[in-house]
Amino acid sequence: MADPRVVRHPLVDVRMSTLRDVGTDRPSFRAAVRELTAMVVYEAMREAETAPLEIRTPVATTTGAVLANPPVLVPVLRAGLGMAEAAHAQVPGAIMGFVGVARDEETLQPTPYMESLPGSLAGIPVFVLDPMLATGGSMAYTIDLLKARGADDVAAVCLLAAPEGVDHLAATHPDVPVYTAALDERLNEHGYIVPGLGDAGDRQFGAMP
Ligand SMILES: O=P(O)(O)OC[C@H]1O[C@H](OP(=O)(O)OP(=O)(O)O)[C@H](O)[C@@H]1O
Ligand SMILES: O=c1cc[nH]c(=O)[nH]1
Ligand SMILES: [Mg+2]
Repeated sequence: MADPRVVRHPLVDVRMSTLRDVGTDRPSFRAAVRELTAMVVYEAMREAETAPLEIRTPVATTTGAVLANPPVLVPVLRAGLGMAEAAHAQVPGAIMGFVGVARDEETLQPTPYMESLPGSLAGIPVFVLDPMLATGGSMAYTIDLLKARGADDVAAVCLLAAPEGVDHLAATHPDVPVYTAALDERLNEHGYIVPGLGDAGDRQFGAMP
């Protein structure tokens, strides 16, 4: 399997348990999504370049830092929407784009229904926000859209990944690193991550009628 960057921390494990627990209610699930997103984005930004900035403290002047090239944030609707606010809080100046993709539950193929993205993404880091990397089809499709706009520095920011999705992404977009809060065992016959957490969109926003 390709090498995803799994964030290892006790606070991550505790929140991941909240997501996995079938008894977690929707507000608590959404809160854990936000908290985990902050932690994974923090890790994904570890190598981000900063530029020096002269600042004045109440005592003296000193050299501070600003992000040299903040990432564009692209949540994948619906489930990625729950990550958007927390990621934006980490990088308040970030531009945000949006992609809507629903997986066909029979074929497991991504079915796009919306896209709102900056026209050119060349030279700009892009973080794709989607809590679930299962077969990897939705993420690979989203990255295709971004690369069609010139994106050359894309990272997948997830909360839970399956080995199958990590491998699919490594095969289709080998230049794209995967950051995740956990890596699970496998997919089941319905394409759900095992042990997983169920449907991340439904658990945040309710099941579609
Ligand atoms: O890796 P894949 O096999 O493509 O599966 C992962 C996709 O499935 C979920 O979305 P879903 O299609 O359930 O849409 P939703 O967010 O509207 O619930 C999830 O948020 C990913 O986008
Ligand atoms: O386990 C899974 C797989 C795809 N999408 C989800 O929301 N959960
Ligand atoms: Mg869903």
